[in-house]
Amino acid sequence: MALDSSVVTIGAFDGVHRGHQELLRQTIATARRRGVPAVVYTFDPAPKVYFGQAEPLISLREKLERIATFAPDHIVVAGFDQLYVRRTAADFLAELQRLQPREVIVGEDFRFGSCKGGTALLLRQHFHTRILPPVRCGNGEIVSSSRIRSLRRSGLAAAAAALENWRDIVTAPPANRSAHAQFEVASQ
Ligand SMILES: Cc1cc2nc3c(=O)[nH]c(=O)nc-3n(C[C@H](O)[C@H](O)[C@H](O)COP(=O)(O)O)c2cc1C
Ligand SMILES: Nc1ncnc2c1ncn2[C@@H]1O[C@H](COP(=O)(O)OP(=O)(O)OP(=O)(O)O)[C@@H](O)[C@H]1O
Repeated sequence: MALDSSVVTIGAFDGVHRGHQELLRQTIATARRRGVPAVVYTFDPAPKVYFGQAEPLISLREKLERIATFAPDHIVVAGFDQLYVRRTAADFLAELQRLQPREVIVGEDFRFGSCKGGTALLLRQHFHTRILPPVRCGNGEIVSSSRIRSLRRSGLAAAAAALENWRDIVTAPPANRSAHAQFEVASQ
């Protein structure tokens, strides 16, 4: 996909938890303010799932439904496979350039490119990049997909669900929710 302007957020977004939700809210709000399309760039399967390091928290369908409630203009789904994984950080930056981002919004721990060679700071050398501080839960722990997986494994389903915080979002979707985000599959 190519665009002549955008605000982009990137990640696996497994579970679309409270940290991801903050990224999505800021991305969509910034895009609206700038009057350009909001793009959510995600991977399927999540890289950790592809590498056999994790079980997915939710299906792709569920992930897309959850992301769509934030009303981005485009959701790009990159098929994360043996071909895609060979892309270097530079390849990924070139792919991102096709979206002509006015701003890229990620969390501090964002990594991209083969062997996780790219960091949020590298992204900042190429694009206007906003790096969000981590969203934490009540006890100060950083909310993450890994933490939710670990809570679920320990049988703490209610605590895991609290970090996903999903039911609240579904019953109170953003007021500017649009009917349909446009789904794209990234070209290989
Ligand atoms: C082109 C590309 C190649 C990647 N290669 C690897 C890899 O070799 N090893 C790895 O653990 N993760 C790899 N990743 C996954 C990233 O480190 C990261 O998990 C992914 O971009 C999702 O970011 P997030 O985990 O912050 O959501 C790659 C990501 C991209 C975009
Ligand atoms: N708690 C958080 N606060 C702010 N941003 C976050 C948080 N968790 C993840 N992000 C950001 O969201 C994007 C997607 O991250 P990712 O899908 O890797 O989530 P994760 O919870 O860190 O996953 P995992 O635990 O499996 O590594 C990245 O830009 C990441 O930096």
